Amino acid sequence: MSQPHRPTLVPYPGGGQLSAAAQVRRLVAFALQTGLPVALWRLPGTTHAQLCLSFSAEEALTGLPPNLEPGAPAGFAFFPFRDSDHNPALFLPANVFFDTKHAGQFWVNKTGPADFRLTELRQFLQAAPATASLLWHQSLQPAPATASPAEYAALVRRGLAAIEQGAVQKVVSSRAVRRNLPPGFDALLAFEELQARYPQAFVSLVSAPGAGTWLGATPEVLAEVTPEGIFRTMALAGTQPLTPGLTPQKAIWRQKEIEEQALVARYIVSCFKQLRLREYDEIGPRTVVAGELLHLRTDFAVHLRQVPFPSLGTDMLRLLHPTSAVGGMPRQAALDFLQQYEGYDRAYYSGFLGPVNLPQAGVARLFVNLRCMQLRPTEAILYAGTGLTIDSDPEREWEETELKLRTAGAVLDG
Ligand SMILES: C=C(O[C@H]1C=CC=C(C(=O)O)[C@@H]1O)C(=O)O
Repeated sequence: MSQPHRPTLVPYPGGGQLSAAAQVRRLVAFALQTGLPVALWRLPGTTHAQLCLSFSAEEALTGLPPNLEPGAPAGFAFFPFRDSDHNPALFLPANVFFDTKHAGQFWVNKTGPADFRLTELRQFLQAAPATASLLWHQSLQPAPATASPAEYAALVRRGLAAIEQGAVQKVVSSRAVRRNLPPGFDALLAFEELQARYPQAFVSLVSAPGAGTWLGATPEVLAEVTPEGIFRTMALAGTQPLTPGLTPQKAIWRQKEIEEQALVARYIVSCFKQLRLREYDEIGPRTVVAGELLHLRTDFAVHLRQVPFPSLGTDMLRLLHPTSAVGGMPRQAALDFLQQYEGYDRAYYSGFLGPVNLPQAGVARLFVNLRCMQLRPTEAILYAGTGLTIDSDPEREWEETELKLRTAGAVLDG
């Protein structure tokens, strides 16, 4: 079990001469060379990246969704869409926490048996060559099957038939795409590029034994507890391209998208009801920009200082994942449909990820892992899905996945 967060600030060995990016690169190089998991992320609306490194790959294996309460362990959650031996649920204990805003130092959390790693890390950072090549962790799973337009249309038609038969109201079908990495591709530079392109996204780069290496820029909050003591979640669904001249104020939505998003919002309300919580704020739906796309979004907030419900974040997380924005409604029927017909392993796409009690206790930022890719030695696997409702058209749904694939795929364009 990971320890609670009692961090000590230590100077970065030899850090004075190095840029923040070079300091990140060395910390990542250490993790990769020693077989340890590492996560890098940039929160929406901020300009500094943060890093969490664990001193034990085994300790990162966790069966249960993370506890979001202030006394719970600090670390980085990385959960698959569906928990399995192939795609283990991970919680990376924050043995080292680094923030590019405070370069030149990092926080260390006492680790017990793995304490020797700190000495190793110090020695490595002191001596590391500036241009160490990075051998990112690889998933042991084969590359997933990719659907042709005809195969994807057949999946969509199956989904529509399931909706017509009343087995589901909504199901979110998805597919994977394989793309070669451009020559000289550098995941850390791609992580920086995503930050620059999508200032309002949660940008992440996670590399862990067993899970492989994942890069993405997601617009969707799953569960947040802010420093001000506010629990937040959102219902995000409905997609249209942000074409030149279009603004969120001018966007017009079809009944299909309105209904698709309303189902997600209703599901969130039903979770609050299940917890017998009535005091929540609901704003929306509003049109929001996510990269080159527009979505419909309803924001939900609960003021935890006014509604004393210390386990709300933890409880909601367990009820929300996987949300109807990535699975469907009713939840179990939609998940069963996907298991049977989707035809590939989503792995960590449409799972969730983010820091918990990091950097400070009582703050958690978990996002749905959308607009992401899995990095392999010579190729990237990209993923995208679309919510199907009774009015869906197979060709349009294919086009929509193409648009979504462009968000993360932009860093492969060379
Ligand atoms: C499933 C994805 O997006 C979800 C989030 C926003 C809009 C969606 C939609 O319009 O279908 C999806 O529910 C994805 O990006 O792969």
